[in-house]
Formats: sequence, structure tokens, C-alpha cells
Amino acid sequence: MTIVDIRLENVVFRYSEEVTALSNISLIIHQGERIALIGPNGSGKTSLAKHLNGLLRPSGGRGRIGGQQTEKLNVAALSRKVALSFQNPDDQISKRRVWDEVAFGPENLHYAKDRVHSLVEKSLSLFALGPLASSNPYDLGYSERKRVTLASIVAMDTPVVVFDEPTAGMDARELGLLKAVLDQLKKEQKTVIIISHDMDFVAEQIGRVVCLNNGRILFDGPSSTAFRNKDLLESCSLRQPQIARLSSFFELDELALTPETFVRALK
Ligand SMILES: Nc1ncnc2c1ncn2[C@@H]1O[C@H](COP(=O)(O)OP(=O)(O)OP(=O)(O)O)[C@@H](O)[C@H]1O
Repeated sequence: MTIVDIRLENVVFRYSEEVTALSNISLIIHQGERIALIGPNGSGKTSLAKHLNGLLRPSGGRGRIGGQQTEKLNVAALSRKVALSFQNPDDQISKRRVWDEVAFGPENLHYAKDRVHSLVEKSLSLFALGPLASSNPYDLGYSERKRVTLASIVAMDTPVVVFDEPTAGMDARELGLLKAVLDQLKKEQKTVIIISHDMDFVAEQIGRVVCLNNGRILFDGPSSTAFRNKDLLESCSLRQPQIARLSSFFELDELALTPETFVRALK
């Protein structure tokens, strides 16, 4: 496994003179970490993620990925390190068959045919998309299209994956699949960065959160600390996870972020 640590130093990004999306972002993410980017709409989460695979380039400051300065890496080189799923599946899907869509990323990375085949089959299976492999993605429902886009990213087999709002529209079975995928990615020591407004999912699945507001990092640390900090949550228009609210209701000594810790604290 290639070690692809991410280091951003004072990254600034302006879409225009009027719109500064990122202000002095400094961040280190080590290979194998799982983190969540959280914050209100328009706080800069997607703009930050797009800097990791070269879709956007900093207006100021600099980034290093796997020890190399990002400005020295072209989009093709960055795509081998960081794969990013889009928030809206319709912005990502371009093929008329699910199989072809999932194969599109690894084919573009010029992997050998056999490798592409096995990565696609593995990814379809992880997301329970095997029976839909021949379907047209545009005939599928929103959450199925969402799963297709996530499967396409996982199939690229990059050391870093970024999922933008992966839980949107997912039912309990699909959330279970996603959690199993995260476990699999952890076994493979992949770095997983999740952009999410789903605080229940973040609390249960992710140990470190980076909270953005107005293009600045307001907090970077353990999710248990963030979810205890009501002022931080309020200033980021985020609500406490339900399980944490329930532990406050029962006046538990420990703030529970998972059903398991809740039951333990209740006992
Ligand atoms: N293509 C663009 N052109 C101009 N401004 C943009 C563009 N994309 C985003 N912005 C602006 O940049 C800022 C950061 O937006 P960004 O999409 O990164 O935030 P976000 O936290 O991902 O939001 P959301 O949760 O709604 O997806 C916002 O002010 C947004 O309006």
C-alpha cells in the first residue's frame, strides 16, 4: 500500500474576487485515517475535497499528497491517489450500463484489463449492485444511482477515497452496506474522507471530525469532543446526534455516540 499522507498548509481558494471559499486551511490527514468534513451549507467542504484530487488548485498556500507538492502533480497523477464521489450522482454518471460506469474510473487509470474486471466485480458486490450490472443507471432510483457512484470510486482502488454525502437517500439496508464497505476500506488501510450532514452516521462511524464554517476550520479533533460542544454545533448549524441527545436525556455520565456505548453507559 502506497502511503499517501495529505498535508494542506494555509490553503486559500477564491472562486472570484467576491467569493473566498477557503481561508488558511491547514490540515494533516494520515494514511488509513477515517475523517468527516462537517459544517453548514456553503462552508467549503466540497471545495476543500476538490483540492485533494486536483479538480481545484489553491489560490494561495500549498498542498502535499504522498510527500509531493500538489502543484507539481497533474490531475491524472492525483486521480491515482485520491478518488472523489460527487454529491449529486447525476453529476458523475456518464455511462448507460452500471458495469461500464463502475469500470470507467479504473479504465481511465489504465489498469490492466484483468484488474479492472476484478475491481469492478468486487465493488459491485460490496454495494449489492451485481443484479443491476446491466441496467441503465438512469433507470435506477436515487439511492441506487448513489450506490453506483460510490462503487465507481471504490473500484478505482486509490489509497484515498472521498465520499460526498454518501448516506443521502439511503435506507437501513443500504446504510448497513455502506458501513460494511467502510470496514473493508479500513482493512485495506485506505484513507476515507466523508463529507456529511448526517450527524448520526458520523457519530457512529467516524472518530475524527473537521468542522468548517465560512471556509475556515473551526474544529479538528475527536467527534466525541465536537458532539459535546453545543456552541460549536450551533455555530455550524449542526445538531447533536440522536444517540448523544438520548444520553443527555438519561443524564448518563458518558456521552454515547454509538448504540453500544449507550447501552454500556445505561447499565
Ligand atoms: N462553482 C462555483 N462558483 C462560484 N462559487 C462557488 C462555486 N462552488 C461553490 N461556490 C461557493 O463557495 C463557497 C463554498 O461552497 P462549497 O460547495 O465548497 O461548500 P459546501 O460546504 O460543500 O456546501 P454544501 O454543504 O451545500 O455542499 C460557497 O459560498 C459557495 O456558494
